[in-house]
Amino acid sequence: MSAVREQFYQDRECLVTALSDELAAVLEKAIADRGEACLLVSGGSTPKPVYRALASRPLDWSKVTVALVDERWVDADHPASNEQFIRENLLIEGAAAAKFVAMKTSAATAVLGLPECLARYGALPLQPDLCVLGMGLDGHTASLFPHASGLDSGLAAGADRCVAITAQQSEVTGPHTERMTLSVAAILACRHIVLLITGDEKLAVYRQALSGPDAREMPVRAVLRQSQTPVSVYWSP
Ligand SMILES: O=C(O)[C@H](O)[C@@H](O)[C@H](O)[C@H](O)COP(=O)(O)O
Repeated sequence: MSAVREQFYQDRECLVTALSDELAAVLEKAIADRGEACLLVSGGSTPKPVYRALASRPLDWSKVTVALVDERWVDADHPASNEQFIRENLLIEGAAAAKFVAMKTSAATAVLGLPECLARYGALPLQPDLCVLGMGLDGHTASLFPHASGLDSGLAAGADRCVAITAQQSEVTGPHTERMTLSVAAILACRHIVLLITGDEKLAVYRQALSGPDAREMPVRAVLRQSQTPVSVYWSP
């Protein structure tokens, strides 16, 4: 039985409003219930309007910790950096008061950076409140890319929170094949997952992912074909 709830909208504006409303409501309730909230965020480009809308919501952002779902192993001032993307599009306005946990360390490679990254992520709550994921046309999510080196570790039950991945270069990965990513175990440990996709091509990939079992072929399946954690799939044309 799948834990997927589909939230499909007629256009991007409706999707952005609905999703930023839901994210704000979940964070607000977490703060009310537990005095703090933890939001795990993906990079890419699709989430940009959602993050910018969320940043202006009147939350007690000083009680929110924001951490990356994944990172290209580039410096924080590199145009491809997810950290830079989050600092420019989410940690603005009121949300600038949030605590931010980055993945990139000073280590030369993701594998060498893993111990420090695990120490940072080990300080996060056992059950982060929200995890915002995207999906590529190859069926990857986070930086769990099909047939990547390190993917089996990322998919394994009971895996560490963070995994170093080397993806096979493709149109989807671009030149940034060395990554750090949350494992599936870390993603499913969250209280609620949001998968944000747009366009007809990704809708077709999403449906293909729902219809097959092999997560090595389409890692997003590890998130969609499970019943442990609720997943809201937000989509618009
Ligand atoms: O580092 C990254 O690129 C992201 O974390 C990645 O997993 C992203 O979510 C997908 O590639 C979808 O990206 P878009 O939503 O921008 O298409």
